[in-house]
Amino acid sequence: MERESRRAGGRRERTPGARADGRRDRAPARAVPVRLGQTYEVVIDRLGFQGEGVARVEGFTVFVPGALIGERVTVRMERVERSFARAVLLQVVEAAAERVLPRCSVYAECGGCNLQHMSAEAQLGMKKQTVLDALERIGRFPKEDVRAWVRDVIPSPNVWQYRNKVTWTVSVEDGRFAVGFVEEGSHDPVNTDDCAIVPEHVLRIVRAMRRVDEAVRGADMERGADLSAASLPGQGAGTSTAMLSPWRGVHHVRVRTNGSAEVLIALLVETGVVFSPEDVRLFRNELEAQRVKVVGLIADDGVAERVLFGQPQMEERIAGLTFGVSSRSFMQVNPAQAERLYAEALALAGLTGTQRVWDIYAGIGTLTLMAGRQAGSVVGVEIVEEAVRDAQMNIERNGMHHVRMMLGDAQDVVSRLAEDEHPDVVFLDPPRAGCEKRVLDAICDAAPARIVYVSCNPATLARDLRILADRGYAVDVAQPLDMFPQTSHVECVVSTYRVD
Ligand SMILES: C[S@@+](CC[C@H](N)C(=O)[O-])C[C@H]1O[C@@H](n2cnc3c(N)ncnc32)[C@H](O)[C@@H]1O
Repeated sequence: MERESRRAGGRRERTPGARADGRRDRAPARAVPVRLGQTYEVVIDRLGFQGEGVARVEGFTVFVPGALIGERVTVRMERVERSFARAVLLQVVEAAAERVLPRCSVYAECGGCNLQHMSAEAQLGMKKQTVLDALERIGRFPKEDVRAWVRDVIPSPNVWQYRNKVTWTVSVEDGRFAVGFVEEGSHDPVNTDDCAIVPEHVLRIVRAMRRVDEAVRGADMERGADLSAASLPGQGAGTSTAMLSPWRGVHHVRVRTNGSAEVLIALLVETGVVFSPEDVRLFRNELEAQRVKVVGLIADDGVAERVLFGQPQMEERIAGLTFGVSSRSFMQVNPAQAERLYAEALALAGLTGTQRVWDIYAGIGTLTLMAGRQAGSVVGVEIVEEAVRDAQMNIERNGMHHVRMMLGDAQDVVSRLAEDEHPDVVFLDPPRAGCEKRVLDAICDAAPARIVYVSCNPATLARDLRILADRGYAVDVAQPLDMFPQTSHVECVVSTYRVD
């Protein structure tokens, strides 16, 4: 049968691309109007989801990271695909009013921040637009509803040096020790001790590591160490001076800090790496010389954590409560803004002191305990063992005996939990991938009056809100917050209620 469409006048004609044999003609391949390596001048007409400029060349989409709406820029094509191209910004010919000078010395190479060239106000506008677009396009909610729900983005109290956690990549190659963030689009670390969104006292750790590296290698070279037989974890045998670095076999360094400027340092190492007591002592001395207040130093090979000195946990105060947090546990990276996030989530939940609450994806129990101050009972669900241990200690520490934790995958735990009790309010705060469908289904089956969803990824948030909407949960407010200034990421808390 022919593929047909009916016109108003009743005459039938083939739809474009349909053939008499029912198969579709392939659309003629459109010639790509740009060439790899060539330079073009383009005008940016919108921003993409990651804050990159988007231009059109003869209708063909070109992404230009670092360019702003309205700017005329010269670019060089660095990747050309059938339907889009990616270009490097060479020169801003006409700058937008929102353009500002990036603060960081390695902004051009580092993949950490991508919006330092945009004014603080423009960043907030872009983030609100990201949430609006996601709810409309991915969530398929009507534009007018979305406009009514989404509030202006709450700015962060600090837009620089706000991060309480950083993970650097470490490498020791060709006799050189390199530590830093990974270069955009590669695995190469940008060797730097600069970062505008990390507090200065944290950056001093990199300086201490460098000094230890220089001191140990220098001393060993002076002693004329024989490297020919060296075979070290993560490095193999060889004669490189890198063999002498105490940081061989360390692939990352994860640092947490708190409001008292203390730090908890974890060296993420290959299996079998051991640090000599002299190297540990040397590092400790260098950290002291750099005036870094270290709570603990840990070596973590992915299986077990070994404490090299101090404690495996540090304390942080949030919203009047004290939380212990281990190196492997999750904690919001912008603590001042996290307080606002939790306050918004609690206000939207409308707790009055009696409700039964579930906090799914609970981490170390921050929101769980805060909800505990306003609810009859709270159950937190979390998959990471260390985080659950932290949360249990936090429950004890804060004397909240009507709050309990369950360890396990939310997909399994939620349906088990539903056999015993029915919640009035459920908080969801999943990782970027969003909630598993089974979790959403089990929660909808348990029929709480309200579900408050905290998300760091508008795309998966929109997908999950559509599932909830189809199960009878209507959105009333979507409150974005700037949790990650200088980057295109945006946090959002959304309240939904069961429509009876
Ligand atoms: C975005 S964090 C939120 C944590 C906490 N609500 C907070 O604000 O600190 C997400 C948490 O979900 C946990 N998680 C990830 N997948 C999970 C799963 N399948 N089941 C339970 N918890 C999970 C992670 O370990 C992490 O602690």
